[in-house]
Amino acid sequence: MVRKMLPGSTFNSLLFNRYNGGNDYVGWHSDDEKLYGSAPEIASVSFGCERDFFLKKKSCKSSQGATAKAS
Ligand SMILES: O=C(O)CCC(=O)C(=O)O
Repeated sequence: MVRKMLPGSTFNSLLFNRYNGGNDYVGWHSDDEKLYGSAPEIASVSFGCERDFFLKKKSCKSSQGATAKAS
């Protein structure tokens, strides 16, 4: 479905987020659930309020770390 919506892409997932106001955000997290596969390529589309999208590299040893934060 994602490739149909975004022809030529290699994304295997498409996330939609809606930010209703300034207090809505997605905290640091890793999109590492099994459903995304072993090499996830995730497209994200946000609606509502404008948000910055931050990424940080995940340490190899850390089980935490994260990939995205909207603030
Ligand atoms: O698009 C965003 O603002 C954050 C998306 C995200 O990291 C997620 O939904 O997992």
